Amino acid sequence: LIGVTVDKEKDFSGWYQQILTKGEMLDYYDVSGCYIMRPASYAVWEQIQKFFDEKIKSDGVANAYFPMFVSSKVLEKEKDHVEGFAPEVAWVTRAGSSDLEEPIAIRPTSETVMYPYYAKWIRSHRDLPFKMNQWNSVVRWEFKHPQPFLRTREFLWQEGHTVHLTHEDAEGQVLRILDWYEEIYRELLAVPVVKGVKTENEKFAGGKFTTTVEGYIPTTGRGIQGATSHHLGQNFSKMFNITVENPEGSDKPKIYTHQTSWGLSTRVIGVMVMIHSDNKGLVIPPRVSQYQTVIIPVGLTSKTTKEVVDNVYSSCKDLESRLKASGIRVTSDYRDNYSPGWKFSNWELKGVPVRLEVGPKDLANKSVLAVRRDTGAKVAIKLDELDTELPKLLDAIHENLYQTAKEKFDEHRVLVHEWSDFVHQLNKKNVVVAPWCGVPECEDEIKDKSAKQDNGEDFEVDEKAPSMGAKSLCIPYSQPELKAGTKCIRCEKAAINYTMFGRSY
Ligand SMILES: O=C1CCCN[C@@H]1CCCn1cnc2ccccc2c1=O
Repeated sequence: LIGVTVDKEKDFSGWYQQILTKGEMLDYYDVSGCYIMRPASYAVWEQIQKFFDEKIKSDGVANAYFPMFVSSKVLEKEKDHVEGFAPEVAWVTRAGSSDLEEPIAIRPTSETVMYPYYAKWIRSHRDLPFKMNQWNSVVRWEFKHPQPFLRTREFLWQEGHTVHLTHEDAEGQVLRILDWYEEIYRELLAVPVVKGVKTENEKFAGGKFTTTVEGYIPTTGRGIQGATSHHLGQNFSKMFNITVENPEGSDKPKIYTHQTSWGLSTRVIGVMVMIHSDNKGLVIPPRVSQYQTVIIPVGLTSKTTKEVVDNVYSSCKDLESRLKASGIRVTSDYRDNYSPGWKFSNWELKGVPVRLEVGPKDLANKSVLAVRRDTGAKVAIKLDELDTELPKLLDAIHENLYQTAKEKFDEHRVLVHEWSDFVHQLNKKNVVVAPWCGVPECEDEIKDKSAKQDNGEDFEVDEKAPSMGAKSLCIPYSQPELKAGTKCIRCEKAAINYTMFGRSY
């Protein structure tokens, strides 16, 4: 095994692929666009599931499981917005050697699977609010260039679907979920995100409005959608007839319910890796890392007496069980066919937040040497203080990863008021916050006119790379003050808000 041979700044996608495979997070699979999630990445997903499942259960959401197959009749029920997605739908047309009577779709999302049963199960306003979630996988047969975790033909996610008596109750649900999405990014993945609302062009067409958490990848200067929480209004309840009798009396007209849906996927793992990892390999935030600490015996040579060797190994084993008992996810590397130096590189490649070097000298001082993966800093910690000092060190690593990423995002999110500056800032790997008129055609124009180099030339088209046109990422909830008379960045109409634009994934 050799280390990372590609530089993050020079060949970002090559670097990304290499640290994922060499860091044992993922392996490539023989079906294009599909990847194997190995334990190191699945452990990250499990931590996210644990956190988020506890939150939604505290909010009265019940988990359920619906079939992955959707009949074409049912899928097409939502004709208006499914048509835009139709090319991505995967279909089962045959079983064994016989063709199916009717092709059956594999769920790309579960609205059409779930909502006919919502209509059947929800009769009275006393059944509301009705809240369900699925932890499952969905299939979207995309033809754009696949990227591990970021764009895959099958991915794991959760999809929450709730039903409410009022618009306001549904809105509260949408925003509560959005806050928890931000918390997953900030508190677990150490990734800063901007919360906001999608523009009409970018929102989920089947809904009323879409809220989102938007991330930023410094290496490419691109924004990335982190997760979405939609207010569906009464669009789906009218389509699927999800109604309740009017609480004010049966003589009043029945009420079409107000709904929400929200999803966060394994894309979050790609975002985390792209932001924190470096040229030595993965850097995994401590709260989601499969192992938070790895114990490595050091200072043992062929001259070391058996007694000293045995003492080092037994001390390591005691340490390992003590740390496990205090809730630290710890592993150890006793392989006698690799040198400590080789092991240091190997565990750095895997991104384990803290390495503990244990040798005869350390033990003589009743201490171990802790080495941080984020900064490489070394600090001797007294053996009997490890239980309290190690959790503090792990939190310090989390904080450092978050603050470093936040400074970069803040530094590369620039306020722009002149169109001439807009493209220039994009070309400096920035996302741009600019006054905007809110007109969809203007947004299209911004996308077309921003795929330019500073000299006005188009970029050479690289079919593998995502587009160089700037999309609207969101209308941030935290808005700069919009002074009267402010003009739209592009079309000179009056601006109605500040919108964040950027090249994106
Ligand atoms: O985002 C979410 C959150 C989770 C529940 N679903 C919503 C909206 C999904 C939008 N969508 C996205 N891709 C699709 C692909 C094929 C067919 C339909 C769709 C589709 O409706």
